[in-house]
Amino acid sequence: MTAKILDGKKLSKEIKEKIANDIKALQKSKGIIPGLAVIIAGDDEASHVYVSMKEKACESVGMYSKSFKLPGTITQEELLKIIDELNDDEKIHGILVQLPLPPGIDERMVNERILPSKDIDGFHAINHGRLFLGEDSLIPCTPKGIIELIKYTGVPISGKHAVVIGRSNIVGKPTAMLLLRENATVTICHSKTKDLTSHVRSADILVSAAGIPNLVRGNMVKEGAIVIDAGTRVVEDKLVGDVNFNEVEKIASWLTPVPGGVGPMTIAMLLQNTLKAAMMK
Ligand SMILES: Nc1nc(=O)c2c([nH]1)NC[C@@H]1CN(c3ccc(C(=O)N[C@@H](CCC(=O)O)C(=O)O)cc3)C=[N+]21
Repeated sequence: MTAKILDGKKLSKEIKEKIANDIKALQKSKGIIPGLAVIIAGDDEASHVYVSMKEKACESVGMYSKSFKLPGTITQEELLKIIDELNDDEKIHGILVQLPLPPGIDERMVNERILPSKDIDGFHAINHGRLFLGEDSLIPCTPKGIIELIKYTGVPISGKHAVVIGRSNIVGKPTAMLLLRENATVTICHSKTKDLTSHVRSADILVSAAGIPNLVRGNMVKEGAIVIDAGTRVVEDKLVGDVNFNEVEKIASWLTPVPGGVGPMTIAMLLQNTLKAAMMK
């Protein structure tokens, strides 16, 4: 079997076109232009690249965006004050604080300060909790994008065995919760898992979000599985995922590339969440 490529770039383009239309309609009917504020602190080069990608994406769909590029020496107090102002700003419907934050700043405290209704990353405890309860909420962008990719294959999720590698609060855990909501039987594997291969081998749907290049080899994957590679690591100036693409391509039915898979979907979902937040007003 040769896997079909699950093209996140193409799907994200389709989604962005729909968002652009919905924004026009929202502007016409209610006079609202969705607005996203992005806060970045420090001068990490990769983080700045991501932020400029987000700015461009906003522009491409007709969304308002405002960036705050702050020095790495900013205090937690100052950062919280900016969030308070954005919480009160009528033009802003979504607030994103780019992670990681400089040392000494409490990430949880910062995320909890964003109004849950403007938390388009879905990182506030209220939104995590609503996801856990199966209630309507703002869902973290990467997990949401992963589910969209799986649904795009047309293969039903219900009743399948889904294995998620990684248990971070921003990818692994919410992805597992979303798969459960879709009626998959879900296994979460992590760094303390004994015999990773035995779990992975039985996965109809495999999502790897470990950040370990070459973690998933061809001989670990079940014939015909859907494989989503949510790993991102820069190796010799190149972006690489967790999956050995050439090996797994021969075994899986569908496979996401890196780059061009989960990454572009994350940005499309960020726009979708901001639109949703603007529509909830
Ligand atoms: N509060 C917060 N929210 C985030 O959503 C968030 C964050 N902090 N911190 C950093 C990570 C990283 N992230 C990516 C988004 C898009 C691509 C993406 O589009 N990547 C392209 C290519 C990029 C390249 O070539 O370098 C791709 O995979 O094809 C990657 C990574 C969002 N993050």
